[in-house]
Amino acid sequence: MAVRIERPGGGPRAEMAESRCDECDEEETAMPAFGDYQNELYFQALFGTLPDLPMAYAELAARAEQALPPSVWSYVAGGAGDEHTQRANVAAFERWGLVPRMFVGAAQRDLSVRLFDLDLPAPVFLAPIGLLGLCSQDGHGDLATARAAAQTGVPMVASTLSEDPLEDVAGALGPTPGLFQLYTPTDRDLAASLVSRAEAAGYKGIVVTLDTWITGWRPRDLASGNFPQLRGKCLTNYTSDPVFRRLLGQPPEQDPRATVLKWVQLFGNPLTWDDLPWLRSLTTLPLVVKGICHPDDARRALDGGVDAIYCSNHGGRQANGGLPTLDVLPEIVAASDGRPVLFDSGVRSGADIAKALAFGATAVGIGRPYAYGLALRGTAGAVHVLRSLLAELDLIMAVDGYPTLADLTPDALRRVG
Ligand SMILES: Cc1cc2nc3c(=O)[nH]c(=O)nc-3n(C[C@H](O)[C@H](O)[C@H](O)COP(=O)(O)O)c2cc1C
Ligand SMILES: O=C(O)C(=O)c1ccccc1
Repeated sequence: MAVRIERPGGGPRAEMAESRCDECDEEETAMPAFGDYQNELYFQALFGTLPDLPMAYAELAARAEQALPPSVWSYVAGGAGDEHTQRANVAAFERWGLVPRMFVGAAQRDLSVRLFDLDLPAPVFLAPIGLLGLCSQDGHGDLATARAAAQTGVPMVASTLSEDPLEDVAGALGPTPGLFQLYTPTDRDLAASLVSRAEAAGYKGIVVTLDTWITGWRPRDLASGNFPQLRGKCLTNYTSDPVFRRLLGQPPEQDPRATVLKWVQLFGNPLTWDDLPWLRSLTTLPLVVKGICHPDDARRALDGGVDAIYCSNHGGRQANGGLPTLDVLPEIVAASDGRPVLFDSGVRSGADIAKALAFGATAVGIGRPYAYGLALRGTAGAVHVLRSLLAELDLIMAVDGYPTLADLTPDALRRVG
């Protein structure tokens, strides 16, 4: 399987990575281990170059805050209510510890995973983030993120809310898989149009977000009167859509205010279980539902023909006072009975990824951290964030003696204290 991470620029592990695989018949270049990013950084430092991007999450966030306009920072970093749930998402990971195992000889790790019919290099994906256009300096954060996905092989879930049209984002992904995240509009024809465009563009699945048909109570944004969509930001997938344009009845640029008001009218559909057969009928692609945090909802969605559950509380942006997503993950995994479970909310490190995997997540979504990387240095910043997270995950699996994802089970975890 091809991993499109650039080769480490030197060091013993890099040379090993290029040697011929003794056990293979065919001439094959061994994949560089994700942990080789560490060698790359140390060796660059040896030759005088220190990383100009942050190595620790706290510094990443602090520098992104400085780099972004205050309104964009508060939109991205902020959450619902007093942000208790947002903080709890992160804190939940600290209540669990991985138990190291010795004499395992985890010299080689295998992080690859199969999701639907996709072979992924690692159990990690880019969670959908609307407003990426605002996070990058050139306004094309969606394309910049897709390029980061292309360079790392980490799949991207592309948001409905983007500055760059979904077709261009798909193009920038190259062979790296993308899934399209749908905010289901109130108009069924518009929903069908967005999904058929995503299919035509080559997306490999549709992720329907269920927890955001209405905006949660967000004090930071309310205090500054800041809701970028109402200023016409990141509505390109709507304004480029033939059904949206028909419903609008005039070219979107003719009256930007009318365009935004039409978007407000169409944006959020409070779906019920009765809508699930219709949603399922929209596509033959794998269908994923995002925002599931109760095992009964997981079971019912899977019974209704959904292919995967996406356990998330939207990073605490929607409803304050909720449980951290990590705490509900084991029940969701049990209810999903072997079907894939995607997970996000609060993932800040490779250790966090390992813990979510040990609880049974099939793949783990990175949210705010890559948006911060993007804010600092576009594609290169997002690549750095992804490579750092994957390197840490790989090295934890090495040090702790869990060489494959199958080894990471709930047995690997103990409650702290
Ligand atoms: C600025 C921002 C915009 C987001 N936009 C979307 C979106 O368009 N669609 C969606 O399903 N989720 C969206 N999310 C939620 C993420 O997909 C993910 O669930 C969340 O970021 C996970 O929490 P974390 O970033 O704290 O780890 C957004 C999150 C942020 C921070
Ligand atoms: O900001 C978000 O998290 C988000 O996804 C969103 C999108 C549209 C309306 C409200 C929130």
